[in-house]
Amino acid sequence: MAGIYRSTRYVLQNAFGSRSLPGAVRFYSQKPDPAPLINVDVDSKTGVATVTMNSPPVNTLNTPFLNEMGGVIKELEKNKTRGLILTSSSNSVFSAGLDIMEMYKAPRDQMAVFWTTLQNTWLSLYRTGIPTVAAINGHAPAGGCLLALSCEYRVMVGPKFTIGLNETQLGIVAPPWFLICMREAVGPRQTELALTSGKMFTATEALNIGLVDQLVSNKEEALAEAHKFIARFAKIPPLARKLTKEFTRQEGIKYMEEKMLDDLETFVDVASSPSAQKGMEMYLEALKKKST
Ligand SMILES: CCCCCC/C=C\CC(=O)SCCNC(=O)CCNC(=O)[C@H](O)C(C)(C)COP(=O)(O)OP(=O)(O)OC[C@H]1O[C@@H](n2cnc3c(N)ncnc32)[C@H](O)[C@@H]1OP(=O)(O)O
Repeated sequence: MAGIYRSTRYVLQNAFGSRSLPGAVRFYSQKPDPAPLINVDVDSKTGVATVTMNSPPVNTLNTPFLNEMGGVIKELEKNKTRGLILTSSSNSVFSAGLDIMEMYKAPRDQMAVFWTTLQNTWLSLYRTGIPTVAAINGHAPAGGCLLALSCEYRVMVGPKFTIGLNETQLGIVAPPWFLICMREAVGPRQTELALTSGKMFTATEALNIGLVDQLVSNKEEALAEAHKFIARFAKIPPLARKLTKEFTRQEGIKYMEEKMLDDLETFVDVASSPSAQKGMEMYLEALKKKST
């Protein structure tokens, strides 16, 4: 453990050029990307930003994507954006979750940079004072579900898409902060039932347990409902709103602030273990077989 801790710290310090971790890794390099993986469109009348994930084929969450997402949130906060609607440019996938290629046969230092980027970007989205809505217009397994859960409100296009934290089905374990997000939405009983079986919920099932807040039949409706949700805050003083959100989300925020490095060590240990690597290999093979 201690060895991993030291080497991870070393890699992160090299990568981000600072001595104080983990705060320092929040300052990503902001090199302009020639082909953005995320499109941002701010409505000039309402000041609400539609943030569209556009990383074909399935919006997997890898380091460049997560860095870009972190940068987008920071920029929107700086510009005092009135709302953030997270959606996808795909017709069938919101996000396929973590990019397994960031974990499969990856060196430990690469895994460490990946996971730290995920932790920081997640925290930025989860705690932002900007009202956030996920317009879930496609499947949202695992990390894709986490993204949606990190928003304050979820509108899902039904009936054919699915959502859930399916990690156990892959032989891996969703970390505590994934679980906290799920519990905040559906409560402890449904969280245990859902996560131990790795259940993927249909949109209707998701609505029934409170995993999503509203069902609609297409993306346009999802965006319209997302705008309506954000409009509810027009007359609420932003600071009161922001602090109330922080208090409500205190458990997840505290977990990440206090346990970031422990969480990182656990991830690198577990993900690099032979059994997790074997599980990922089999899963990738199954995905490949399915797509051919
Ligand atoms: C290990 C320690 C603990 C870690 C804790 C980790 C916490 C969270 C874990 C995750 O988020 S793991 C990722 C879980 N994701 C999934 O289970 C989803 C897998 N994907 C799918 O089910 C399907 O792709 C889809 C999202 C339903 C879309 O189906 P569709 O038919 O539209 O597309 P495909 O043909 O299946 O896929 C296209 C292409 O993308 C590749 N791919 C899909 N998902 C991933 C992924 N998560 N990572 C990397 N690559 C992925 C898939 O293999 C295809 O590749 P090609 O064959 O075109 O090369």
